[in-house]
Amino acid sequence: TWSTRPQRILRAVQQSATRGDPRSVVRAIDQFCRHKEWAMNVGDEKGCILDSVVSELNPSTVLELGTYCGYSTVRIASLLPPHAKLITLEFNPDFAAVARQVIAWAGLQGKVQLVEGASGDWIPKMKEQFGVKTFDLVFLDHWKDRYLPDTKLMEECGLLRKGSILLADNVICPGTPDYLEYVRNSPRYKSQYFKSHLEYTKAEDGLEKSVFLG
Ligand SMILES: Cc1ccc(Cc2cc(O)c(O)c(C(=O)NC/C=C/[C@H]3O[C@@H](n4cnc5c(N)ncnc54)[C@H](O)[C@@H]3O)c2)cc1
Ligand SMILES: [Mg+2]
Repeated sequence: TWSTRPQRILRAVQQSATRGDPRSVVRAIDQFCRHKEWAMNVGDEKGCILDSVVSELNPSTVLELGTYCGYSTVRIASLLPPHAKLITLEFNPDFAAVARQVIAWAGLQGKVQLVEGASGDWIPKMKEQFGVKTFDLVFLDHWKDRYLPDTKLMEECGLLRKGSILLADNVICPGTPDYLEYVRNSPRYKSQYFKSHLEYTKAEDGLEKSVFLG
């Protein structure tokens, strides 16, 4: 009770994972969340779908919305080619502090730029602040009612190019109905649902992969 759940997740990583070994960090968090305390990481089942999308795309620039403890940050960054960059946005300073240490334990701090702040504030500043032209992949896993406004904001800011991929967690549980309706009906996206389960449970959930058509 003295610590927060993210701090207990970090302790599990430091006690069970090998420094510099991203897969052991991922395994340590999954073990802890499956057997000790549930937490809202994308998890091992949906994580495999995430891994396959990243590996197939081989992206140079990735944006993650909602770092939390850095679980999906580590999964994605561990699969990136040498000069690729992952920018991850987190507005809760306590979560950001834990995520930095998890990412460092995995030895991936050189590939990851964790930016503390709100997506709505930072998306318009991506080009000028980080020299980003467009993102090859965006992983959406933050507040579910922000998926649609942030997607429209990324379009408006010219951060998506023909072929950019949006991969969204939790499109069933908790659910993102307005976002799903948009990407599935807009002529500017080709969307595909990957059925899975809510992390560490038997409830249905899934990832929606949407290609921006320009
Ligand atoms: C009913 C019900 C409840 C919960 C679940 C289970 C369940 C399962 C899941 O996989 C989930 O992803 C979630 C979920 O709620 N995720 C929200 C995740 C937020 C993180 O992102 C951060 N953040 C939120 N908005 C922003 C923002 N604009 N800019 C920057 N960071 C932001 C926060 O600081 C958190 O670090 C919930 C299932 C069903
Ligand atoms: Mg999620």
